[in-house]
Amino acid sequence: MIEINQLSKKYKGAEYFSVKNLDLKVEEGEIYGLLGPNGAGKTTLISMLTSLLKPTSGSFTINGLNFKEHKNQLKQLIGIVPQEYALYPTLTAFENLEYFGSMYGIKGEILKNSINEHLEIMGLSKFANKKTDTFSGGMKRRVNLIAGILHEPKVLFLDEPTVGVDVQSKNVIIDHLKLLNKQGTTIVYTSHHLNEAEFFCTHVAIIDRGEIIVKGVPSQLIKNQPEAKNLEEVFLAKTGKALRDHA
Ligand SMILES: Nc1ncnc2c1ncn2[C@@H]1O[C@H](COP(=O)(O)OP(=O)(O)OP(=O)(O)O)[C@@H](O)[C@H]1O
Repeated sequence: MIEINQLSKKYKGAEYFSVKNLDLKVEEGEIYGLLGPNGAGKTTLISMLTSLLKPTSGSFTINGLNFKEHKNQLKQLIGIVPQEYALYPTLTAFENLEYFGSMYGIKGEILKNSINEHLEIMGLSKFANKKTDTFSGGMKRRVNLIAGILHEPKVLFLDEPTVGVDVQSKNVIIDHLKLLNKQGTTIVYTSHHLNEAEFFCTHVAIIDRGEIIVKGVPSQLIKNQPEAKNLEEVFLAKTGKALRDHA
C-alpha cells in the first residue's frame, strides 16, 4: 500500500538529515506506528508522505501512485490529521467540518449527514454550533480527527492524535480509529505513548535521528529484546536514555 524508497529530507541550512535514506513498506490494513524521541524525524516523514513537504531525495508510492503524477487521486485517497489544530477558531465545529468536507468535494445532505454522524460518534453533537475556540484540547483533537476522515480515506496519516488529551477523549479517538481500520482504512500514526502504540499498532518502526532503528510487530520486538517487558523498554534499549534537546 505504501512503499518508501531511500527517502531523505535535509532542511535548508540544516547540518543533518532529518530523515535519512529511509525504506519502509506498509501493507493494506495495517496500523503502523512511527515512534521515536523528540526530533527523530516522525513529523518530517509524515509531512513528506502527505505532500506537505518536498523530499530532498528518494521516492514513495501510495497504492502505486505518486504525488508528481497523481496528485488529485492521492488527495482523495489519503486523510491527514496534523499535530497542530487545523481548525478556524471563529467558526463553529459544524462550519469547520463543512469547510473541510467541501475541500474534498463532499456537498449538501451527504456532507451534513456525515458531519452529524461523526459528531455523534465523537460525543460532540451538542457542541456542533459552538465556536471551536471555546473547545478544550480533547474536543479540538476530536474535531480535527473528523476533519481528516470525512471523505473516507483509504489511508489515514495522524501525527500524535492523542497528545494532550484526557483518557476519555483518547479512548474515543483510539476506538474510532480501530473501527475505521476494521472497515478497511490503513493507518499510519506517530505517538510518544508507547503503551498505546503497543496495543493499538499492528506494526511499529522506532526511528531515531532520521533512521529506522528497528521495525516489526510489537509483541515480536518485545520477545527479541532481552529483558524487555514492554514496548517502552524496547524503545529505551534501542534509543538510549540521553535527552535529545537541541535548538
Ligand atoms: N522547518 C524546519 N527547519 C529546520 N529544521 C527542522 C524543521 N522542522 C524540523 N526540523 C528538524 O528536523 C528534525 C526532525 O524533526 P521532526 O519534527 O520531524 O521530529 P519529530 O520526530 O516529529 O519530533 P517530535 O516528537 O518532537 O514531534 C529535528 O532536528 C528538527 O529540529
